[in-house]
Amino acid sequence: MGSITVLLVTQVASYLEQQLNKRYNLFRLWDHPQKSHFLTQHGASIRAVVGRSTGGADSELIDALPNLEIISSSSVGVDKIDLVKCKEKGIRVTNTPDVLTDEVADLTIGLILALLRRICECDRYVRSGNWKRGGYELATKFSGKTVGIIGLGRIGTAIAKRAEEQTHHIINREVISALGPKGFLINIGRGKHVDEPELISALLEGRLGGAGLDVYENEPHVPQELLGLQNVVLLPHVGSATVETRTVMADLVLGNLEAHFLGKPLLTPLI
Ligand SMILES: O=CC(=O)O
Repeated sequence: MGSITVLLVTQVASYLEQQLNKRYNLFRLWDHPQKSHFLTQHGASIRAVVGRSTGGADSELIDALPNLEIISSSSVGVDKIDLVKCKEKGIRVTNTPDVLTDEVADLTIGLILALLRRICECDRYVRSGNWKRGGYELATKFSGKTVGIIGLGRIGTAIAKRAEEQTHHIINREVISALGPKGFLINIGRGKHVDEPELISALLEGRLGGAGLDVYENEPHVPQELLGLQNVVLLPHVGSATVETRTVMADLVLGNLEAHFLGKPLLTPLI
């Protein structure tokens, strides 16, 4: 497969990059600051794109790759890929569903506990030496609390495909007000699901109890106002980021590419 040219559009786990490099003629987009010059020179040779949650293929990139056959994303989310255009052009798209479910669910529970039991605050309290002045303030019990989950399961995905963008700012002022000063918001999906300015005002004004966030509207930018708040726990989009899970995801990306180029059925096709 060394004669097949693959374009890596964003940094991925080093295992995945090494394996791609071994098997294919690999270009890394970020090695070419003059993107349009690079695409004019090499665009026609590229038959596959590999990306993840930080980068995919928009309409402009797809147009610059006239012989593109497949986009294989090392992520469950494919919001950085123009799926409509892929469908029109007959470009196959794969992602890495299921294999990261446990990892993301584990971290969600971690985020809930960190937020409600104030684990990060307690850690800062001990490190700062303040414990000597007295015990820390009381936290909130998690067991027995009602948890509302808004997400894209199999049915939700089917609905979302039929009604694009229905999830944009689904967590708005109304939902935040319904959670109230004793409620907590956890976002482990995509930043754009939450109206971030509304979330910030609610936190600043005490209209929401707290927030645990792994994703933001404009990553890697995290609004300054959030950084100063004690009642938020902030993670850098690491839902599936363990060595074990990222390796399984990488193998799925590689498996999809191999199946495609051998003319076999894709392992996890989206389109
Ligand atoms: O954000 C991570 C993913 O979509 O897998």
